[in-house]
Order: sequence, then C-alpha cells, then structure tokens
Amino acid sequence: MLSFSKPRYSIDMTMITVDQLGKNYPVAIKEPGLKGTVSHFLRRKHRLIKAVQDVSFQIQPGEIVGFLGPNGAGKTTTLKMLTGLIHPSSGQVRVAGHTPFNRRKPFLEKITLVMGQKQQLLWDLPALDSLRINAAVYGLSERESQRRIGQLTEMLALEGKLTQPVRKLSLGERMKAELLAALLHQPQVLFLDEPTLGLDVNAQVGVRDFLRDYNQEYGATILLTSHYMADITALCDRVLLIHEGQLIYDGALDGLLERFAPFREVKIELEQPRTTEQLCIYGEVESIQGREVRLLVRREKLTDAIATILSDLPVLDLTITDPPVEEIIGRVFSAGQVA
Ligand SMILES: Nc1ncnc2c1ncn2[C@@H]1O[C@H](COP(=O)(O)OP(=O)(O)OP(=O)(O)O)[C@@H](O)[C@H]1O
Repeated sequence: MLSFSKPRYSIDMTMITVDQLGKNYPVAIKEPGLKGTVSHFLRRKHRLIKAVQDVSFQIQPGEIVGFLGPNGAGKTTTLKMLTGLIHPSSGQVRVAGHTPFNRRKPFLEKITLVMGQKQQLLWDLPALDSLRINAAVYGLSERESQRRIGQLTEMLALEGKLTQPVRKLSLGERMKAELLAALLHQPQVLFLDEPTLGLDVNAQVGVRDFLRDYNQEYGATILLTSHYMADITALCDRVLLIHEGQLIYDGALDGLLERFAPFREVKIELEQPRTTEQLCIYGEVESIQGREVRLLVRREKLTDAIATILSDLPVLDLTITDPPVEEIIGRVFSAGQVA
C-alpha cells in the first residue's frame, strides 16, 4: 500500500469550472505571389479562427472525464487555457481555486499537463537526473523525492529503467517516465493530452491501468483526451464532446451510446437457412450467409425480439453486440450536434 500524503481539498469543492469560455486566434491572410507579399508587408489583414466558443462545464474532485473531438475541434486549445498557457478571449476558468492564466506557484503545484507528443525528460540523460531537477524545482527534500520516485516507479513498473538514458527506453517506458516526471509534485489535477499516442496495445493498457490506480489512490481529478476509444471506455464514465469549438455533449458515456446507437446487433446461427422475408419480422436483416444471420434490433424491442426468435426459430447460437464505440462517436460528430 502506498503511503505518501494524499492531496487535501474540500470534497464538495468544484475542481474545474469553465464558464462561457472562448478563444479566437488571429491569423494573417496573405494573397499568393509577389503582389500579395508586398501588400501583406505593408498592410496586414487578419481573420479570426474561433477555436473555442462559449464552452461551459464543471468537473468535481476525483472525476475522470474524457474530452473527445475530431482533429481541430478545440481540445488542446481548451487544455492550454485550463493550464494557463494561453489567455482566453472570453469567459472564465477556475481550476483548483485558481485563475490559471496568472500561473502562480500555488496553482502550478496543483496541476500537471502531459502532452503525448511532447517530452520534458532530457533525451541523453537518465530519467533519474531530470527527476532530480524537477524535485529541486518543487523544493522537495532528498528523502521525500526518493520516496515519491520509489512509489511511482513501482506503480508504473519502471524498476531499473530510470538509470538508462531516456533515448534507450521504449516508447511505452518513455511515456511512463514522462508521467512519473509530471506527477512527482503530486498534482491534484491532471490534464492529459493523448497520453497513449503511438503506444502499442500493451503499453496503452499499462498507462491506462496506472492512471486508474493513481486516480483511486490519490483522488486526483483527470481530464483526458485520446483518439483511442479504449482509453475512454476503460477510464471515463463521463465524456465531453467538442465539435468545431463548441461543446455538443456533456454526460455519461453510456447515455451517449444509448442515444446514438439505438440498435443492437443480433447474430444468430440457425439449424436451417431462412429467407429475408421470414426473418424481417424480428428486426432489420443486415446479412444472411447460409445459416448465419445478422439482424439489427432496436434496444427497446430487444427482449421481446429475442424471446420470439428463440421460440419461433431453430436457433443453435445467438450473440448480441453493440456497434463499435468509434463508429457511434463518428456518427455523433458527422451529425455535428446532439439532438
Ligand atoms: N496558435 C494557433 N494559431 C492559429 N490557429 C490555431 C492555433 N492553435 C490552434 N489553432 C486552430 O484552432 C483550432 C483548434 O485547434 P486545437 O489544436 O485546439 O484542436 P484539437 O481538438 O486539439 O485537435 P487535434 O485533435 O488535431 O490535436 C484548429 O482549427 C487549429 O487550426
């Protein structure tokens, strides 16, 4: 059992409050050719990209929330505003009782930002050397930093890896070492932007398991973006969906799936083949291949349909599945909004 002190905060305090948040990026417009270059130099024209528009949500201490959206939807921009790296164009943000943009020390001590595609560990040095620098920056005593490094090393299964130059670690080990560095100061709030990017399936599972353990052990609040739906389904009960800078869904992952996947797929193996005409009374016939049939049945009719199928037909085997989560989320984004 791990023993280092748990973060202290009031249990009913909202950890993250985002109120009508917006961010516009001015982008210079340049016409092609020499004429365009000259007029661009003399009189610059700009247009505004509305990267984030009117986004509001709250996150309670200890929640793990998935932040989903297609490329360019505004996820990283939102995370940058929540961590104080960029200033909002409009709206308010409070994280752990602080206004992020002030980037005061007490705020920075409470948060961490991990970006899957960026690294803070020095490439040619053993991770341990970078960790010692981090410990000094956060004013940790030698004893305390050794204790924390030992505990996190165990949780991340990184024994023996921290003394090797970072460049010699596998991608998965490097990501875990990055997480260790990002968590050494024991932040209460973790902002994770694609923490499993590019990792193989085993390494993804390792990072995912660690994040779940860390959340349970320390009650940390986690806001996580990932293109891997397995990360989201394994870790997050709640998801935020952002599309073209606007929040289009905030709620339970299950609720989203129910709303956007009204059908379930019923796969049946029959003793003798049947025709579409004979089967369409039970649901929408997706395919018939010999004795194997696939039907789409509405969720609310599923129980009745299964009972009728089992009593009417010579069934050898029957399985019920949901469409893949990726497909459902893709459907939501192509619709553009949650009705
Ligand atoms: N510094 C910047 N200057 C101008 N436009 C920007 C800047 N940063 C982001 N954008 C634009 O803002 C929009 C949102 O970008 P953002 O990086 O927040 O999206 P994202 O959801 O994180 O995407 P991805 O999943 O691809 O990382 C995009 O249209 C992007 O091109």
